[in-house]
Amino acid sequence: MCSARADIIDGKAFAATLRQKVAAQVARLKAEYGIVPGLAVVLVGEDPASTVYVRNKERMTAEVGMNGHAFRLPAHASEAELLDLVRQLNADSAIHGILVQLPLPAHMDARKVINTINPEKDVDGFHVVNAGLLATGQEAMVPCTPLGCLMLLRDRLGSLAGYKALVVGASNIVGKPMAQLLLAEKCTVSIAHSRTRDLEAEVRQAEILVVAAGRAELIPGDWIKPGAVVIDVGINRIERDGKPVLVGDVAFEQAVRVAGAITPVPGGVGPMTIACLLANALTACCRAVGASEPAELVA
Ligand SMILES: Nc1nc(=O)c2c([nH]1)NC[C@@H]1CN(c3ccc(C(=O)N[C@@H](CCC(=O)O)C(=O)O)cc3)C=[N+]21
Ligand SMILES: [Mg+2]
Repeated sequence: MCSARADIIDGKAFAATLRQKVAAQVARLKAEYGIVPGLAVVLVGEDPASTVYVRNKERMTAEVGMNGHAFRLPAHASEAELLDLVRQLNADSAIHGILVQLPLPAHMDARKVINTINPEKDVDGFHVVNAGLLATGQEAMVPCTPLGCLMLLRDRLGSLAGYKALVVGASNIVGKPMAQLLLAEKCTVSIAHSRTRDLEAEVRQAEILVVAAGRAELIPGDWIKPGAVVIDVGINRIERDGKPVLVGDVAFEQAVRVAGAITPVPGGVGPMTIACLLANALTACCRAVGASEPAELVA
């Protein structure tokens, strides 16, 4: 075996640069149109992880010069109350982007809530209209995590045309839109999921491997094709040697000896997700006021 180590894809640094570009465009919108992008983040209940994410989003929204609007509903709020809030935000011309933090309490129908958001303000890209626009190659709001993964892949590889890509995980929020984006880039795309018969055989062929399975270290390093570009979307809190640690869906220490490049956890895809949320809010605002969209920020 060779002892070369993969290049570490620094999502944290890439995201910081992306946020600076967003900030510059926010300043341009303000100067040229007198408009400040407004991003509404709705949190229902007090899930500790969600509370941390929402706080981070609020801080970064302010840092790029956007107006952040936080809405907190109690865990026992009714679905009707949440739908009313979403409709109010839809009607508010100062709000260009709306994010309803998931998961929602079990007594709410998350699909109904998401599909009530005006698709043009749906900065998560989860609305069925945006999913359909993406799947048919039309201008959409693109889900933030797959968009961030795509930016990292393009930065690493340039044109993705012709690459054999495998997406592990078929969720509506990561796996499926990721596969659509890779297809649009002219990759040969496969999607693996919990019923895939021989995951190892699929992984071994992948030149681009995106893993969003939500299972700690599901992919051992020795399955990975030498030189592959590995994007690890997983964020799993586990205990190792009695200590809580954060690991991805890929066994990083093994994979780093085989892959050509790999994202770390933390510091890889996670920061890109938030930066792309801000980029999407900027995009939504540009579309709302008829301003040109900065090319490097859109899919
Ligand atoms: N409507 C909606 N949209 C979302 O985009 C959404 C959501 N709901 N619910 C929760 C998940 C999770 N999520 C993350 C964003 C950033 C990091 C992130 O920045 N992680 C850092 C730090 C990780 C840590 O220390 O916890 C990293 O990976 O380096 C993680 C997770 C967005 N989500
Ligand atoms: Mg190398």
